[in-house]
Amino acid sequence: MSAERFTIGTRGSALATTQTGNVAAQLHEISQVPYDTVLVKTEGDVTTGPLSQLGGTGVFAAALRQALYEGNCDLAVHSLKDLPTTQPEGLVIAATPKRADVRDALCARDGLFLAELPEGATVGTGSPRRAAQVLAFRPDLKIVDIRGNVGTRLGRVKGSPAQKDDGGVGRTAQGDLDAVILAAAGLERLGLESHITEYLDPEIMLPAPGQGSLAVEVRTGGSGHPSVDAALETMDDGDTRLAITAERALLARLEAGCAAPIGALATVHGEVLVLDSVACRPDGTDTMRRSATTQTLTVDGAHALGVALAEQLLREGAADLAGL
Ligand SMILES: NCc1[nH]cc(CCC(=O)O)c1CC(=O)O
Repeated sequence: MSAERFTIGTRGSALATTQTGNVAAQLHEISQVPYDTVLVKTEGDVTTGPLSQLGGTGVFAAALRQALYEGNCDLAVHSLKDLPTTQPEGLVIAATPKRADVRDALCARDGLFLAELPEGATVGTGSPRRAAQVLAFRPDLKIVDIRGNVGTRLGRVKGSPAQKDDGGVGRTAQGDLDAVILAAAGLERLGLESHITEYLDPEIMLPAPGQGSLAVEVRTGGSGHPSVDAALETMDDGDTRLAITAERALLARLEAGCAAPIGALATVHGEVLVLDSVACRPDGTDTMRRSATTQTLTVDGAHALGVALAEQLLREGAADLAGL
């Protein structure tokens, strides 16, 4: 059995390969089992339309899950916020490693903060959630729909040094925007945090459900490698699991996906799980912020918290407001 190896699937983007590489290295460190990385192309990587029109959620995750089903890999690492809330039959999230920074980050020209951007400045984001919350805080700003990987999006900022190491892929001109908004976690994982000019306070910008968290998925029954399964248990972080369970239960009960103008953030404070949420009118002219807490610090308790807060939002008109 000295030839035992595990295989781990990844999308091809820099963020995906970095995240997968980190998880694989940790699993190897704990289990001592060597591994091979399997590159999987996904629809989300080859389609170029605006992200919010790509036909629902899960375009990034589907091909990776298919590879897992078919046995082309034993594990898959997902950004949890890109993962649909319905768990497919036959697959389980075996570990949610300790969550990174949950916040959104402003990457602006000339070191500017959100409040300092000149009137009418352009802010690039493909996320209705980010767009609505930016407009709620600064109705004068102009949102520009952008997509692409993290490096490409950073390169859209005027004078951004990221243009130099962009490799020229699809970009020749100078940056054309005053700022873009990206997840702090992704920037930090790629070593690009020097581009951040402001970590946006969740009071102004609630992150996407699951933002900053990874999910390591396996087939029901495990990875096929007992010592890797044991390593996954070691890697799983209880507080992260509670938080993402509450956030995703809220999103699921709202029947919304990652393209909806919905933000949610759960945090464990001592004996209490706090869930903050926001539903926005996409143009930012109205937002509904609601919070709830539970002292039942179990996965079922976290799930019930998310469902209850979603039902409160729905009773108060969140579906109409957010266009769900
Ligand atoms: N939708 C793309 C995506 N999926 C996960 C991250 C960042 C890392 C994370 O939130 O875990 C990003 C980029 C971004 O939103 O800036």
